[in-house]
Amino acid sequence: MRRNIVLIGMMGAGKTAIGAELARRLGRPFWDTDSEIERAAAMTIPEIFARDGEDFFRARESEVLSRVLASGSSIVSTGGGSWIREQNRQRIAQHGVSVWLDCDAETLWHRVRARPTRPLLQTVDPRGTLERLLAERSPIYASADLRVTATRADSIEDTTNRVLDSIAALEPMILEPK
Ligand SMILES: Nc1ncnc2c1ncn2[C@@H]1O[C@H](COP(=O)(O)OP(=O)(O)OP(=O)(O)O)[C@@H](O)[C@H]1O
Ligand SMILES: O=C(O)C1=C[C@@H](O)[C@@H](O)[C@H](O)C1
Ligand SMILES: [Mg+2]
Repeated sequence: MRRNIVLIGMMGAGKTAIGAELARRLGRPFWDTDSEIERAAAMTIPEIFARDGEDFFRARESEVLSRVLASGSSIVSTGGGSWIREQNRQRIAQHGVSVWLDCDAETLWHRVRARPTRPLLQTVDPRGTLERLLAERSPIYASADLRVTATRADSIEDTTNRVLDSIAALEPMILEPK
């Protein structure tokens, strides 16, 4: 049954923060695929990228995603690149509703620039890289079931309310207790 709620979108869009709040409000399990990958490997994401490379990370990401979706009615916060792989999109569509947290480049940059935890932004021009990734990925993120804008002006609470409202309008059964 498609009862998982899966948050997708760029790094810094708020997937982890909003996902944790959704899980708290709905009383459902919460999984963050980045954290699960780190836990299983006993390494940080930058360490995994540095030692084993991005392809290895993407393979682990697909495995973790399948595993957490199997639980059936969780809130799943994905990594920024998860939705880009077609096999992940299919798996998510089978097991849940996908919600794109759509965030502008200014907000994303404001949130991610302070933390060196995103290996894809370790370039000479990290802001330019972020903008390029956003432009490349947005048409793919747009194929999610739902799109909720999540910009700097919105609190975590506001954005969480809008995610819940949009799911209620599309598929209210997903929000019902088991
Ligand atoms: N709506 C919001 N209002 C205020 N702060 C927010 C909001 N959403 C996220 N934040 C803050 O922005 C930062 C980045 O958010 P978060 O880590 O949830 O992004 P993410 O989408 O999970 O990124 P990644 O793909 O890199 O894991 C965090 O410090 C978080 O608390
Ligand atoms: O946007 C991306 O491709 C990534 C985002 C993060 O959540 C991590 O999954 C990793 O840093 C890669
Ligand atoms: Mg996250």
